[in-house]
Order: sequence, then structure tokens, then C-alpha cells
Amino acid sequence: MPYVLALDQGTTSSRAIIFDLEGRPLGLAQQEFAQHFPEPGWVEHDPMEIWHTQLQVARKAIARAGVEPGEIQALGITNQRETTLIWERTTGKPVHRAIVWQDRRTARACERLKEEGHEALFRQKTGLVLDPYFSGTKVSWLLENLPGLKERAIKGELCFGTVDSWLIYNLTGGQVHATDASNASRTLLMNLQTLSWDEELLRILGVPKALLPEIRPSAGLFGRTLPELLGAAIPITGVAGDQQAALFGQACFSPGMAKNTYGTGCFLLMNTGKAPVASKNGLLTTLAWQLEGEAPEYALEGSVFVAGAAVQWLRDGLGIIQSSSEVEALARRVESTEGVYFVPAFVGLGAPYWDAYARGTIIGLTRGSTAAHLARAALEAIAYQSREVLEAMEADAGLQLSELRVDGGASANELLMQFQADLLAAPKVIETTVLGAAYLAAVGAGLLSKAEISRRWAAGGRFTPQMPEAQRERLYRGWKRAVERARGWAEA
Ligand SMILES: Nc1ncnc2c1ncn2[C@@H]1O[C@H](COP(=O)(O)OP(=O)(O)O)[C@@H](O)[C@H]1O
Ligand SMILES: O=P(O)(O)OC[C@H](O)CO
Repeated sequence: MPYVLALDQGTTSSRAIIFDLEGRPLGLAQQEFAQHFPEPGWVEHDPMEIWHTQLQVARKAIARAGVEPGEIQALGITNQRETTLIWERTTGKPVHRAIVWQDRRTARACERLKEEGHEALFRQKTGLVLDPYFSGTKVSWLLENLPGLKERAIKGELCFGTVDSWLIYNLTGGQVHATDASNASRTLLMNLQTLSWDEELLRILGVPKALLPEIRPSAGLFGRTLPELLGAAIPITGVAGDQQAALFGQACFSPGMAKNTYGTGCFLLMNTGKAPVASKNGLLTTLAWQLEGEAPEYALEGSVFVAGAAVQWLRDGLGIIQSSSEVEALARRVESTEGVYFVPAFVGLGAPYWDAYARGTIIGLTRGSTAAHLARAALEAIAYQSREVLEAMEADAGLQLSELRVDGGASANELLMQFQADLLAAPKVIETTVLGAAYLAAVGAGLLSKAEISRRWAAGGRFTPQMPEAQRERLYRGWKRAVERARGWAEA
């Protein structure tokens, strides 16, 4: 019986799951790791902790599934995207902590690039906007701020990678320095049409080509794991950014199909088919996946930086809950937020605003406000932000979504899912699990086809709207006013 091992390296935890070819999970392990906030607006991870937690959970998942490592015929990797690492090519030693996608340290650098008139060029070539979110300016920051790094990069002594590359490098014992096109499409360095590194953009950002990984299709052989790591030389056959992998796992294979993933952030992606569609409403154009021997497929994306992370902040920053799942019971203690809005712009606002200087705002507090109102406002904020990006997407695509497939850690929250269905009015919200990395790896190993994956897709739950329209629109107008108060705050 062939099995697939999926590694899901997320912003807050490393996960590993063994699946059978029916998409059934047989063994799972997950481990949270440390978030470092060295300065306001900066977010870092320890690369070695990423690697060690990922390796440990992989071993645990194999043991829990009770399968022989030799029976695992494909390994898929999916990962938090944009997070930027540089390490020594020969020793594998990281030169710095990973700069996480949420990190804002390059806000000024992005502004300078805009002032120099580069914005339209980056938008046209990469489908992205000039925001600190993406890897490109993070790479430049490392090269400019660590002594001697640029010279070493030019000489080819160093490797840049997003988390997928870092894991591939370590899993193959330093043999392979590669990334997939979906991850590369998030760097500001890849041309979305040619799927290759763009010399002009590299020159503007001062990034030497010798630093960059090879770009490969998302499904296909990347290399084999060192046998001593997982007990067998397992072929790595699927690699994609976590949001693209979720789109794949949700079997959104036709243009117009969309999913929203509620994790640390919220990421709404819609398949737009074989040609990239430019957004007029503040969304990103991104590569969905490239399967070996097939034309690449593209997506429109609305990226919301803080979703479940707001719940984490209630837990770790305020201490009003002990675990993320407790937020639902706390929020249910009140019927509404009674006018309290919480705009969790801790790291600025992503789509559709792209405001690196917005900051978290809680507004509408009265003497009657309690932790329960705040908990409810945090959950509602996740749904409001998702509505904003959905509206932008429908405007760009010129269609109305008939349903939205959802997944991610916070989609387990029924209060949130019901409020989301209420707020979106028409679309029904359906829940299922992410299998994308496993499915990509299975496709890459020739074990499954897209048609077989579509047949396996099943809804885990369904939420239909219940809120009266007048109430829905009144609440949403309040949210828009709250966002205006949060915008531009840190600029001064
Ligand atoms: N029941 C819940 N209600 C709301 N948020 C939750 C719940 N369970 C988990 N979360 C949030 O979801 C996020 C974890 O989801 P996950 O998909 O694992 O994210 P990531 O891949 O970004 O690490 C955390 O930010 C956590 O606070
Ligand atoms: O870690 P997640 O699941 O919140 O995903 C992070 C995204 O990939 C960032 O772009």
C-alpha cells in the first residue's frame, strides 16, 4: 500500500501527516515553535528550530501511522511563504534568523523603490505589490546589513531560500538547492510569465543570481531524503506554498473556484486558469501551481496578515484565554460586540489596503466592555477582512462566488464560520482539511491524477447565512470606519 508523507511548515507550527491514497490521515504530529519579535514590527524564526521541529514531527507521524518508511512513496512539502532564509552552501549554517513574512523592517525600502518609480514594473512582472511582505526586500536587507554577506553571495558561497528550499536542502543532506514556482512567485524576483528569475528585478534589488535556488515545477522529483533522517530514501515529489497547496487540496481546479484558509493570516485564492489575471482592486496575481509537462495555472489572491494571530495575541499578549480554542466559548458569552471593533493591523494591513503603517486598533469601548466583547470582536475581524478581499476578488473576476471552501486552524471555530457565512450572505461556507501537499506529491510521483483528487474532495461541514441584510450591512459599515482609524498610524 503506498503512503504519502506531507510536511506542513506553518507560521506557528510544524506539522506532518501520513496519508493513504484515499486522502485519509493515518498519523499526525504537530509542534509549535518560538516567535521572535526583536523590535516592534519585526518577526523572526530560528531556522534550526524550523528544521528540527519539522524533522521530529515527520518521525512521529510515521511512528503513529505504524507504516514502514519504505512504504512511503512520495513526500510533499508545503510551507509558510515569503519567509526568507540565507545559509552557507557547504555547511548549511544559517547566517541569520529567518525573516518572517509578517516582518515590516523593509517598509522604508519599499517606499524608496516606489519613489524611484519601480512599482508598475514589479506589479507587471511579478503580479505583486511593493510591500515588505515579500521576500525580495528582505533578501536585500540581509545582504546590506550583515557585513561581508554580499561578497560571499556573489561568490556563490551562500544559498537563499524560502522555507521549502530550506527543508529540501536539509532533507537531501545539502544536495539540492531548489524551490517550486509557486513559492518563487512570492519573492518579487520571479517573472510570472517565464517562471524564471528576472535579471532586471534582481539588479534593482541588488540580489546576485548565484544566491538563488533553481525554480522547478510544483509536482515532480526534487530529490530523495537522506535515508538516516526518516528511515528510507523517500522521493520529494510535491512542493508548494501553503496557500496554493490548500487551493490544490480543496480541488479548486477550474477557473472561478476559490478557497479561504484561516490560519495565522487569512488567504483567499481563486483559480483563474492558464493565464495570469491582473487585479484592479488591490489583490495579487500569483502562480497556483505548475505540474510537470503542463502549462502553469494562476490565481488571484487576497492576503490578510492577521487572522488566527489575533486569537494568539488574546492568548499570549493579553492572557485572557489559555488556548486558542477557548476563544469561542469566551466570545459566546455575549450576543454581539456591542459596537466594539478590533482591527488587528499588528503588522500593517495587506489586501486590499497594502498599508505597512496601519496598526492594531480597538475602538468603541465602553465601561460595559469585557474580555468577551474583545474575543468576539477578534473573531468578527477575521470575517470582515475576508469579506473585504472577497469583494475585491468578485470585482476583479466579474463574478459572484456561489460557494467558498474553507480550511486552516481557525476554521474549526463554528462561531467564526457562522458569522462568516452571515457576512458573505450568498456563499455557503464549507469546511474540509488541507491535503494539498500530499496530493501534489502523489501527482508528482504518478500515483494520482487531478480528476481522482476532485472525486475524493468532500465537505466536512456547511454553513448557510442567517443574518438579516440590514444588520449585516450596518455591522460592515462600522468595520470600514474602524479600519480608517487604524490606517497610517505608525507613519508619524
Ligand atoms: N478554535 C479556534 N478559534 C480561533 N482561532 C483558532 C482556533 N484554533 C486555532 N486558531 C488559530 O489558528 C492559527 C493556527 O492555524 P494554522 O492553520 O495551524 O496556522 P499556521 O499554518 O499559520 O501556523 C493560530 O493563529 C490560532 O490562534
Ligand atoms: O502559516 P500560514 O498558514 O498562516 O500561511 C502563511 C502564508 O503562507 C504567508 O503568505
